[in-house]
Amino acid sequence: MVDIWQNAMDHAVTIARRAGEVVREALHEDRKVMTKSSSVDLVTQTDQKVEQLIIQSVKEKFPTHRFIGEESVAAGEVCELTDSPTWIIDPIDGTTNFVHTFPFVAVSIGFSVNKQSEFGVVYSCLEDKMFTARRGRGAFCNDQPLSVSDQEDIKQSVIATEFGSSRDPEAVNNIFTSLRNIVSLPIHGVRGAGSAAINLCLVASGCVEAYYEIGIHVWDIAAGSLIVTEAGGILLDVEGGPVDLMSRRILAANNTTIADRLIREIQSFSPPRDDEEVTQ
Ligand SMILES: O=P([O-])([O-])O[C@@H]1[C@H](O)[C@H](O)[C@@H](O)[C@H](O)[C@H]1O
Ligand SMILES: [Mg+2]
Ligand SMILES: [Mg+2]
Repeated sequence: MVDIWQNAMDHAVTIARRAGEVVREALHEDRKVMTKSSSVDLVTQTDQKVEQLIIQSVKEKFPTHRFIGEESVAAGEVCELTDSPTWIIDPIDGTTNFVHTFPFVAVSIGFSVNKQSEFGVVYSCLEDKMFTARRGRGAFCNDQPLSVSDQEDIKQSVIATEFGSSRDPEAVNNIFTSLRNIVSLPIHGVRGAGSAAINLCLVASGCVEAYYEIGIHVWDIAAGSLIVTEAGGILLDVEGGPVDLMSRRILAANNTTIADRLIREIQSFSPPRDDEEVTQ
């Protein structure tokens, strides 16, 4: 059967690799660090340059497609997911890592049609790992198939999460309450790669049982979330119920047993939605 989005996916892999080269080259150059929503929400010229590189090259090949890009939204574009084919781009997921040369930095490209994810590409460019998933066709890392962990016991699990970039005292308090609850179950450990996209790929690879975070954005998770489900994992809202990629909340897990146990321990809160202006 002809796969009408295969061309687009091939292009996403090619451009993610090219973007990764730009990121690698920039890693040891002088980086001018700027801030966005808070003093710890960092951005560099490389984030902006890589996003433009990806958007320009996609526009040349697929002129009717739409985009949601982290740095374009930061520059004032609306964050609206329509039924049109849409590329959802995080040019550097893990900018804080990039700034500090902490070696987990990803280029993340999701692609959605009729609001359904069709493919996801996450290139962990310092590890040179290309994670890919096509809806209904499995998830891969450097062409090797991925599958989630089969662990059902939370006490034998490693869970990934992040502190994110909000330092609002109430949010910080909720994050620490959840973390204390989960660590005290007890679990084997807590990890965080500093990149939501890589954390999702770690769930897909079976290296951690689950990843949750409140405060992420649609571009952080659009690609990695399909990689998780195509590796056999599940996605939920942190209170249970279906995930909403615009809600800034996600729980990705290997199975419902682990997910349900975490939901009981997570103290949830609701940051402003990514599409808030659009839905009002
Ligand atoms: O800003 P960025 O480096 O693209 O993305 C961030 C990373 O994924 C980080 O791990 C997560 O904790 C933040 O919530 C994201 O915003
Ligand atoms: Mg990101
Ligand atoms: Mg980013």
